Amino acid sequence: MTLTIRLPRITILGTGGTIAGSATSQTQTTGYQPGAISIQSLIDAVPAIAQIATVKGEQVANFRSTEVTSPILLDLCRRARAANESDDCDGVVITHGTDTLEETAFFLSLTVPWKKPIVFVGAMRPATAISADGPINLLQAVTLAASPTALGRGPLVVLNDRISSGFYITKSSANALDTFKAPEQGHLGYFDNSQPKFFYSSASPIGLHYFDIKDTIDLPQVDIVYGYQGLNPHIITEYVRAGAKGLILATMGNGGWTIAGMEVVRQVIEGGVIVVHSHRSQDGAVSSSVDISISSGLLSPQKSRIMLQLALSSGYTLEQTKSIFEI
Ligand SMILES: NC(=O)C[C@H](N)C(=O)O
Repeated sequence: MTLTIRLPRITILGTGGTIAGSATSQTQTTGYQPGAISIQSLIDAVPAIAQIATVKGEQVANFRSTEVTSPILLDLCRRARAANESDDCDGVVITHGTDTLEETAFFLSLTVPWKKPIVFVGAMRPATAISADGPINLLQAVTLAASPTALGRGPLVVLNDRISSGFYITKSSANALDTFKAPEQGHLGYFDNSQPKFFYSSASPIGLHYFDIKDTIDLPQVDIVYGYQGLNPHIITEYVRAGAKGLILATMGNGGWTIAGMEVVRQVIEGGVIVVHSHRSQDGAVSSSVDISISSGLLSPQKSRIMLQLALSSGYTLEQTKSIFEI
């Protein structure tokens, strides 16, 4: 009697980025076109994937990750939720540009129940480069999405032989291959001979908040204002005039903003805009506040922005919003 073993079925959602990038020569590693190669061509370039899983590629977009918008995030969320519910899919891989991968991974961490594996993967060298990192990253991402060890861990990120948390990860270098880091929380695991190994059993981050956004079609505008010496205090009013319903301040240190700037912040808060104090330093937290603004805790400005968009779109009050940031 022959026993047929069914391979795990993995859906690969292609969104572009350097992993799908094409340059004019093998040595060109900057100034190339990101999002030039189709998801099917990326899959076909790694025949070893067929030994691990039965994969289905879906082209969601094909561009540099700077072009990701709220409707695209919502589309990815719908597709990932559908995979979670489907009997025909065991896991999802999302190919993504690294520039804003941390935002999409954080968004899905808050909006898709932590059930089947969702694995983000990117590359730092275009597909046409000598020693392109995309093919092995893609192979490892599919291997991880097909592995029961990835179950219940929420969105994960694979790059440079590392497995990281989609909730905590950040891009630390504009150029280096080992760009994804979570200096304070660390990596979750690594690949040994392309097999995933975890350091810890599954756990969810303290403060993980789930938003049910099934019927949402767009998210409100939230902008980030960067703090620096000599800050123009009125820039904030311009953001509000341009439609911002919420603002994230990338503050100096632990909540630092200029005295003149704080005057304007108070005025926009009184006008109904929700303001979150985050930090421009990569690590650390902004401590809980006692006044009418909100502190981001550990969350970076770009992640705070996503969380505030979700809170606003869910109709949270100021107190509810404060409670999900200030845990
Ligand atoms: N390494 C990358 O993927 C960067 C690329 N520019 C992007 O789409 O984000």
